[in-house]
Amino acid sequence: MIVLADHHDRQFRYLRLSLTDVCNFRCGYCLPKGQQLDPQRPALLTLPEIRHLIEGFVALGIEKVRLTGGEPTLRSDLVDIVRAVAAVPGIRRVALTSNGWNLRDRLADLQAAGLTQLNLSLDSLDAARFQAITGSSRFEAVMAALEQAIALRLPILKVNAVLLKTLNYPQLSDFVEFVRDRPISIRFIELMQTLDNHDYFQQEFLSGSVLTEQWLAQGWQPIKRDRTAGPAQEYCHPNYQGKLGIIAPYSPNFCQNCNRLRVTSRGALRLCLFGTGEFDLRPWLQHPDQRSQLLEQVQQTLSFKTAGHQLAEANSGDTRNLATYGG
Ligand SMILES: Nc1nc2c(ncn2[C@@H]2O[C@H](COP(=O)(O)OP(=O)(O)OP(=O)(O)O)[C@@H](O)[C@H]2O)c(=O)[nH]1
Ligand SMILES: C[S@@+](CC[C@H](N)C(=O)[O-])C[C@H]1O[C@@H](n2cnc3c(N)ncnc32)[C@H](O)[C@@H]1O
Ligand code: SF4
Ligand code: SF4
Repeated sequence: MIVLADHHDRQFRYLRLSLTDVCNFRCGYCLPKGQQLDPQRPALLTLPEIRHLIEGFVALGIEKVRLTGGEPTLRSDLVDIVRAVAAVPGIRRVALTSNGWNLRDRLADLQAAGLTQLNLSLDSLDAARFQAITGSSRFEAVMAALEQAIALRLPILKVNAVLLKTLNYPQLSDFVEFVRDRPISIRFIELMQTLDNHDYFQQEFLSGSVLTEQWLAQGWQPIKRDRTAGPAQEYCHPNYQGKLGIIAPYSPNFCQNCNRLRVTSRGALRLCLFGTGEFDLRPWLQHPDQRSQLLEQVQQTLSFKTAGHQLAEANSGDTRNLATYGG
């Protein structure tokens, strides 16, 4: 059995596949300048192309696929995509990251199609603040999706909130209270600098260590992580059903356990979220007979994966925003 590995002793069993780079929200940290999509851009990957892609990556040892974007729920064929990905022998987990705007009524179908985990982005528990951060008035719909996901008992359910110094940190206790009786994990992501969000970053960045110091003082305990764990350090507390977590890309060694590769919505392999360049795989996604060429291309390209990002040096690579590469 092949396992994809790089020169930095890291293994890759997790693929993040962007289904679209288009989004209907305008989160200030992500798309502060709106979307500037190239009118000449290639079409989105089709369902057959996605199937060939996943079959190829499974042959390289990938077991988990996260569907993301842009906003993946904008794809009208989302349920079919989940079903197709889940049906590939060797795929153990199919996850979705979404802003939740139109998710509530589709969740049961997604679960029936094979969705095993959902990460919902929710930057505030207050409707007005939510709108100020995301540019969307769909707070109630997102909350309804979250409550529906809890009711459906999706095997893994997490909430992502970007940590913002003035826009949500002052209301941190709202989130902590939220997990008292709900069995979900709320993860705070350190705001990352992109080419588009310079001013927002200067104003809103706050180190995750501010939160963890408070949590430790309040009796939250770090949960032991294994080497294959995702980027979040989670904390639990005997008086709370849910968990809290931090995703801290600015902390040392964050990239040491990188376990993920990305493919864009137009079929390009992106080795690092904050890297440069991408490698077009689409020519090898047209027919199952091209499998060996696809595998060879991915393995060769992987040798270019760098040890990590250079965000601490304010170098975001060529990443304009995370909507383009799927976060
Ligand atoms: N710098 C960096 N940030 C990442 C990476 N992966 C995830 N993040 C950040 O963490 C956020 C949350 O990621 P999710 O889409 O919830 O996925 P995840 O944390 O890998 O989820 P799990 O599958 O639950 O481990 C992303 O949107 C990014 O902001 C990564 O490889 N590098
Ligand atoms: C790019 S979005 C794509 C999926 C979907 N639109 C959503 O928001 O969940 C994935 C995640 O990236 C996070 N994100 C976007 N830009 C970010 C930034 N500059 N720093 C940290 N996280 C960011 C969002 O909060 C979201 O949780
Ligand atoms: S974070 Fe997600 S929801 Fe917000 S603008 Fe970016 S892609 Fe859209
Ligand atoms: S920044 Fe790049 S190397 Fe670091 S964890 Fe993310 S994708 Fe991996």
